[in-house]
Amino acid sequence: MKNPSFEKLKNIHWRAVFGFALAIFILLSAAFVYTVYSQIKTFSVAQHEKQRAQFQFNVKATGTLSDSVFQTTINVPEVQKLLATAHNGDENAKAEVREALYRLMQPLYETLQFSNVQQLHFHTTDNHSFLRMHRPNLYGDDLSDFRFSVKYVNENLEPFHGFEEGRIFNGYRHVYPMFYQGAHVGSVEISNSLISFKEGYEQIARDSVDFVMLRDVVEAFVFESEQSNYDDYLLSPDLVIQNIFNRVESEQTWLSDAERNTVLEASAKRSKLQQAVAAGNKYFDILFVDGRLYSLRLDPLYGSLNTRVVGFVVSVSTFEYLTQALPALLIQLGIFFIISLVFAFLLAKQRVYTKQMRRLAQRDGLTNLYNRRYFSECVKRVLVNKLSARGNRKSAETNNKRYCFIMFDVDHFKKVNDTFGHDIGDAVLVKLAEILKSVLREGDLYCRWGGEEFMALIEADLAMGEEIAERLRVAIPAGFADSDMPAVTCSFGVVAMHKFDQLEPALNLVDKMLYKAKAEGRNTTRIASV
Ligand SMILES: Nc1nc2c(ncn2[C@@H]2O[C@H](COP(=O)(O)OP(=O)(O)OP(=O)(O)O)[C@@H](O)[C@H]2O)c(=O)[nH]1
Repeated sequence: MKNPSFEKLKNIHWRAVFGFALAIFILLSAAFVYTVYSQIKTFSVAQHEKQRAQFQFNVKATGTLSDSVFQTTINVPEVQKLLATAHNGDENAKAEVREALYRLMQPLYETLQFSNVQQLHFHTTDNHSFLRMHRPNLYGDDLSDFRFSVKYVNENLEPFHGFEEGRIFNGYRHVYPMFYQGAHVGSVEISNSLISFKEGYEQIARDSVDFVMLRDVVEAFVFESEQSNYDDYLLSPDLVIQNIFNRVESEQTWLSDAERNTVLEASAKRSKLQQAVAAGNKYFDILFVDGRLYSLRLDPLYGSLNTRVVGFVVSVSTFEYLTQALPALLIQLGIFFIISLVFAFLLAKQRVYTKQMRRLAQRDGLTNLYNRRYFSECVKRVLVNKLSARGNRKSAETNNKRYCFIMFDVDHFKKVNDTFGHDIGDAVLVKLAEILKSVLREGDLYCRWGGEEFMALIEADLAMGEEIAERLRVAIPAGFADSDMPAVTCSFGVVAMHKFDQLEPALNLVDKMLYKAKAEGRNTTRIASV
């Protein structure tokens, strides 16, 4: 005996189940990954915003420090007087003042360097470099065309704080006007090195941070002799970085240089990033490199009194917590897969069950022919369609198509059962169904009407209906000839329908015709029309 539940499993299309499970899994996973990604992105963007705000605070704090250095040690009568002498004197006087000022400022500059002040730079009132403490031999050049902060201070006679490109370095600058006895005699810049900002930023943000410049800005404004201070930057051919950054060992430990470089190289391949660099736009991205997640952010650096982008602050962060959470996420995906599989399996089982139920409702269990109920439904549907197609004219003669019912019944079937047993009787009915199938056409409707009775609806006029019934009548005993079963004959009734709304009368009449065939000797056909 076959195990029925195993039989049911055999009916399941396993490839379809796996395909469907995979589709559900992909859908669920995509939604899940998208949710995780959105959360990471939101979190990361917020984190970066916070870091940038803290960094801006840092920049402001160094401005305050520069203010106090300026007020306490530079904007003093001795320096003011020296600048006034240079302002009013000839080249010789200027040279003498420059030397004296250099000597005077030297101890202060050395001390300031410990506080990461890189530039202490005096300018004349007409925006020429007067003394660079970091390059004392480089002076006299006109700064008007690119050091807009110096020009601004000398024109407006008020301090300036902000980022600006320069002829040697770039950085956050603090420029102050200088006066002697109320007269404007020049200006001075106290600027912190970008290294201090890098270190500060990295401490605050636990990021790796680079201050990078646009190559064309550096090529246009930095002294030829100072251009070697800049190296290519991995992220984009349009960017360069002061090589001083490479010489200073970074203090941060959470992201190695090699790792950061890998992230930069991976990001460099993204055309969106290159577009952002070219357009001077903000950029944010999340990358999965070598099994770890990173975020990369570019913030434009505005120079020249905030009029244009001259570079970017590039920060790279890792997501440690996500790397740690990865196994849990993978387990979750695994659970999704199992759920998808179970769901697809249950659905497939349900489909098989529904199919079986439909089959049971429509077919006869022994012969697998349609049962009487389903046959009647189909007949009604066919006739209703014909009726509506004909505009309710109810006439079967309006086109040449007519329908015939053929009903037949096994002669003396009781005897077969009584003589050979019920199982053989069953086998005879199955064989009859086979013969019926082989004689009738695909489009014909037929069923086991009940017991040993069969019914067919065929598209034919009465003559054709009779011919088909006769064909069947002859085919039946012939079909049994080469089987072990007892040969049987059948009696036939045939009724042609002239009107499609005459279903009940037609069925009654075909039953009568069959009875007539039985009464008039069996193994014969009797015909009529309604
Ligand atoms: N084996 C089997 N017999 C069935 C089935 N359905 C009905 N029968 C039998 O078919 C026989 C029908 O007998 P009757 O209605 O007397 O008709 P008959 O013996 O064929 O005689 P006529 O129709 O007058 O030629 C009965 O014995 C039923 O039990 C079935 O599914 N399997």
